[in-house]
Amino acid sequence: MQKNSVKVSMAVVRRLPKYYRYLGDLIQNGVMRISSKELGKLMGLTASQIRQDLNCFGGFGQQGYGYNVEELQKEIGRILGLNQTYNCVIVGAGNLGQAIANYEGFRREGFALSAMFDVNPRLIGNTIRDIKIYDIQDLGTYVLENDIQLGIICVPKEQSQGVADTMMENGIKAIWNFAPADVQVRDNVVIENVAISESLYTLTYLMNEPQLEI
Ligand SMILES: NC(=O)c1ccc[n+]([C@@H]2O[C@H](COP(=O)([O-])OP(=O)(O)OC[C@H]3O[C@@H](n4cnc5c(N)ncnc54)[C@H](O)[C@@H]3O)[C@@H](O)[C@H]2O)c1
Repeated sequence: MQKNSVKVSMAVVRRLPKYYRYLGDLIQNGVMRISSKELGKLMGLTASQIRQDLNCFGGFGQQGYGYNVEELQKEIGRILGLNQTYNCVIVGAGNLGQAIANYEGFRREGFALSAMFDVNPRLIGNTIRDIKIYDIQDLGTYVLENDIQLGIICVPKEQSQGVADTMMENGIKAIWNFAPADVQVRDNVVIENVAISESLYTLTYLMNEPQLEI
């Protein structure tokens, strides 16, 4: 399937993981093909929204047939870059860093987490599953020597920019940042901030919104 030369909007990009997940569930349930209408109903989108989204990448469906679920999921996985592996490290081996390291799913999906880093001498030298925690001083050398592409930040917000700078100086091109801070990145580096608290506060807004009955 050929990619269009049109720049894809971030709104579409942000929906792609959801397509990927829903299609994965359909495959698990033995569904082999699906119409845009059916897929839209499942995902809470209109059929025309689905067609528009997928047309950004050349369109995948066939008139009167719908989408081949397996092919579409594979193709969306390729568009998302999930057909390759990524060498990753976590900086900050506290509660969150350890929880991420303990999640098997990322490794299965091609995120090869090989090391964690921390400043705390009580943590340095320990392992979380088979992943060793190193001294933060070794981060730069490790990133360079192990061709690390993706850095995961799980340190307090005050430390996050410094950690990101070391990552970028040593060639990391993608940062998954869990610290609640606006980390500045260089032009050729991409960052995704995960704002867990903001999501929670949105929930409390909805709980307290006067028009809503819960
Ligand atoms: N735990 C959660 O559910 C959660 C939710 C939302 C956001 N966050 C954010 O994620 C980050 C980590 O949270 P946590 O609960 O794991 O905290 P934590 O205190 O358990 O862990 C932070 C770890 O970072 C290490 N650290 C501090 N400075 C460092 C540095 N310069 N280099 C390397 N390591 C350093 C500490 O020694 C500690 O082990 C915080 O910014 C927090 O606000 C956490």
